[in-house]
Amino acid sequence: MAASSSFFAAPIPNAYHSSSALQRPQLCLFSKRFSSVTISASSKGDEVSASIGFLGLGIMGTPMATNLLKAGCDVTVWNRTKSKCDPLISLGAKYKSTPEEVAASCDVTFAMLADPESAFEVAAGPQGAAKGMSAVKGYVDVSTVDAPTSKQIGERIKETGAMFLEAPVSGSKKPAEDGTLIFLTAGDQPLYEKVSPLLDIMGKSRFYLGDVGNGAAMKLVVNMIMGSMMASFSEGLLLCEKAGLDPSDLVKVVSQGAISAPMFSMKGPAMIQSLYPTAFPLKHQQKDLRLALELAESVSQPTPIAAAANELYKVAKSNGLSDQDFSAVIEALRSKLGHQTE
Ligand SMILES: NC(=O)C1=CN([C@@H]2O[C@H](COP(=O)(O)OP(=O)(O)OC[C@H]3O[C@@H](n4cnc5c(N)ncnc54)[C@H](OP(=O)(O)O)[C@@H]3O)[C@@H](O)[C@H]2O)C=CC1
Ligand SMILES: O=CCCC(=O)O
Repeated sequence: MAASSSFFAAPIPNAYHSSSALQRPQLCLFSKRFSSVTISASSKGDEVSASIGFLGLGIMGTPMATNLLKAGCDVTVWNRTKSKCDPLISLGAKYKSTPEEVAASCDVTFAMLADPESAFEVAAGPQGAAKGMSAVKGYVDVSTVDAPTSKQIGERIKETGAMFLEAPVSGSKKPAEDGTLIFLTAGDQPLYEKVSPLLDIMGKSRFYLGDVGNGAAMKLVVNMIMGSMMASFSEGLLLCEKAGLDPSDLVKVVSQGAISAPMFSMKGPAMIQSLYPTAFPLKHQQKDLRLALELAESVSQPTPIAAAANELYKVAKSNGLSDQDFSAVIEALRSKLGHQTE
């Protein structure tokens, strides 16, 4: 093999890898050994371009697939609501009408679905990707799901002889657009090695965490912390107002101290104006808190703060805020819950 063989068999010296724009692959190239359905020879000898499937074109899937296309990858897309495929098709993506057909026509298929139910259905349902998988193919689920669901998806994929990687992401709409996501991967290490150049197109760093379930669990822990932080920040903004302080000053003060977080600086000014342009839908944050609490229950870890935050997001959902950004959780304190506790 030429240069690509080291890519295929590259060892993983550390669990953590980061990439800069300069280090990123300029072309979407894979080893021939990865694919039995290789498409076109490239100018780099033995390397050939691989075909990549992308299932789920929501807030995250659309920019991620777009970045693969812009990097020169051969991308085939599917989404339940077909119209969301149109912008990708206009950029050069191919389209198939079922996940099964996408998986059958691609070397590696990514999935970015809403929740455990949709991730399982798209992977293993009647027209799911598993039906189109076979040995030498790979399936990479980048959705945020619980570890048991990820393991079930992995089992269905691996029954076909294909490889499976879970790779949920930290980072929201803007990092997805900028190609600066953080991948939390686990599962088949050879597949991790093969898709690393693709992860580096879509992200700025990647962690390989071992067995399937570890990536899902890490993602839920991160989002559990995030959901609690946002709930606490919301209380702080409203307490400022009630105490006669300017909440804009709170945003500035927090930004300069030990509890500074990009999330507070980016979302605080809009929250003060009651504006919640959706980057991370509130319904998904509540889903992640629910799944994190299930994880905590399964290992008997007390998580009272996350449990309280979860209740707040549930109130926000019942107030019709599911599709707003998760920062709209502040409205649960402004309205219903606030009145209940007065
Ligand atoms: N937004 C964010 O900041 C981040 C989100 N995530 C996670 O990534 C995943 C996707 O998030 P995001 O893109 O924001 O979510 P969206 O709600 O924007 O997109 C959800 C996607 O799932 C599809 N879908 C939902 N239900 C079904 C179903 N029953 N069958 C088939 N497809 C279905 C939707 O299809 P359709 O278009 O037809 O509705 C859409 O493609 C979630 O797991 C989320 O928790 C992770 C990191 C950041
Ligand atoms: O799952 C969503 C994560 C959002 C973020 O990391 O900013």
